[in-house]
Amino acid sequence: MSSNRESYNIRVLGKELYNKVASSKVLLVGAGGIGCELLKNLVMSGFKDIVAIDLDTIDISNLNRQFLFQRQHVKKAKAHVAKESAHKFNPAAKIESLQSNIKESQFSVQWFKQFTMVLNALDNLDARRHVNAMCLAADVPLVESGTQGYLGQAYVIKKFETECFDCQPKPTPTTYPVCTIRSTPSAPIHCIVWAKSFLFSQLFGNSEDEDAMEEDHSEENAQELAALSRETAELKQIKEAVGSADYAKKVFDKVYSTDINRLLSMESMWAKRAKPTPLDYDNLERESAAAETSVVGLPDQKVWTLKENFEMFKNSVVRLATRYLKEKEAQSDAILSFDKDDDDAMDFVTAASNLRAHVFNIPTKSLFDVKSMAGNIIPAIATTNAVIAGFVIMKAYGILRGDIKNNPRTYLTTGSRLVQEANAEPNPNCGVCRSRSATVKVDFDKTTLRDLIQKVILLSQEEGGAGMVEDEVAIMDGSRMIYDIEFDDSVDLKLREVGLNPGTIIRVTQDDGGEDVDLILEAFDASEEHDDSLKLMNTIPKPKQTKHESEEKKRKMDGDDADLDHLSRQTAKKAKVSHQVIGDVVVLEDDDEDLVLLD
Ligand SMILES: Nc1ncnc2c1ncn2[C@@H]1O[C@H](COP(=O)(O)OP(=O)(O)OP(=O)(O)O)[C@@H](O)[C@H]1O
Ligand SMILES: [Zn+2]
Repeated sequence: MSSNRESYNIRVLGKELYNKVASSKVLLVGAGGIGCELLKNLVMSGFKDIVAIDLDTIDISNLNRQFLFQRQHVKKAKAHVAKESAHKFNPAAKIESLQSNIKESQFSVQWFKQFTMVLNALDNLDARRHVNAMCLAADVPLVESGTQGYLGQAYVIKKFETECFDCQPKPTPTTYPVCTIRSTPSAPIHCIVWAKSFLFSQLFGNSEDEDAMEEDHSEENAQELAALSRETAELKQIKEAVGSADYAKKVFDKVYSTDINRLLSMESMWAKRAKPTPLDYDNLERESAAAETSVVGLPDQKVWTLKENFEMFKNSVVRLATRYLKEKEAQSDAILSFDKDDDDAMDFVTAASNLRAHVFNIPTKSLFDVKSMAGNIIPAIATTNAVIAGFVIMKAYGILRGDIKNNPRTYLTTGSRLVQEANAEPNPNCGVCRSRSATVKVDFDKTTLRDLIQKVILLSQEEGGAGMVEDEVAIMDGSRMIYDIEFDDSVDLKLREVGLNPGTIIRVTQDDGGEDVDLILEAFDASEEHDDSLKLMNTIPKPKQTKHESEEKKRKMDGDDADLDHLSRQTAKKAKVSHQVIGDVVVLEDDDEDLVLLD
């Protein structure tokens, strides 16, 4: 059977391409919706050497489309089960499965270099950005893909030949002003974000972060911000009573009565808005008991009554508090994080957001609706994944033919129309793919940041270094700044102490607008002789821009139209002093908007 498949493949692809397919080594990142389709396509179209990585386990909600998984596989590692199932399609294929996060340092640039190509089948920006950067650093072609409902896309990324994943800025995520979420909600989504990102994380997540709302703020809402800070502090105090018999009542009284009464006392806030109405626990308790309201069998797709939401609130607080305490017993710093597939968390967020909606006279929602809004869910369509996974294989053939320029981007657009678009040239201002890069071998427990600066960054270009000027240099690890002339506390620390690990790529930027340099940090091999604390493995490529162009860039950066590089650097500097994370929402101080929630 497999030899039949082989002879068909040879007939379809031709001997030359088939041989390339059969001898290439492919990395598949993600074994979810697109990943399952893709792994099946790979083994059936002649790819024989595949590494599949996925960090997750199988959830029951994956089974409708991730067809390599069945009911008996629920809770098992996606990567391992995908390997077992796909292997049955073509036993001649060698598949290695890894249940890991692709961002782990063991998957270094060196490790990426073993692959002929990498295929992304991911579901988040962060991991996509990381694989993009690693493939650029290792100079390995990447096929990027994604789907959302009926829409999808697949395209090739190759260093210096095509746009990379970060060449075009990505749309910023939806933001909500903190005051809308915390004081003046006007739509169901505001109540859902409050329940999920504020209340849930304050009660069961990590509420120990510094409170960014104590920063300096404009006059007019100082009173409101002070009230918000007080609310948060009081909630922290209530949290001490977690597990006590009246815990749900304490939380309820605070967020649906005390806080609402405090808001009502700020009269100017309600001059042009409908006033909220506090809820009374004892009244609701009586009415609910009289009506014999129960949480048993409450339907997902029907909107619950006020009494049902009340009962569900109490019930889910007890369930979550019990779990929280149990996890804390095992590990003192344990927290619960919101997950749309966690029934306790969904019951809580639905009830808590609906109660808040009652207070503010906003329409309430069914659990089903809350789940799709809280989880930002757009239904995944199996057919879209299958079509896109098919195109990924066509792109892979294009790479093996050596035909990257003529390998178009494919989009599945509205009305199920397929659109092909020529692959664009790299954006000359892209801070990710246009940077110069070099690999530096270091001893993470001996080499200091100063060594790196002196022996690589300030080393002249003639001697193979970056030839930068000390005062102008800043070093970033992702969005985290680790050094600049005003922020040099870590300069004598060992790289490990600075939080750098093998595989980390640090970005060296220059204030004078000169081109950035990426340094890929790798550890010396155990057997490797080295007299020095570091070894620059290749000379750093000279800048592509002339001095004149760099000066022009600096002039632009100092003007109104600061480019993205500059902006992200400024944001990183600012975030260093003024960001906090509540659940998965970042609260950033913003000059115009006071505080914004970034979901
Ligand atoms: N950093 C990462 N390293 C390895 N695998 C990752 C990483 N980030 C995401 N993934 C995997 O990528 C896959 C993406 O698949 P998909 O978009 O179908 O998501 P899903 O989690 O399976 O489905 P849903 O989100 O709809 O429940 C998931 O299996 C996920 O575990
Ligand atoms: Zn780019």
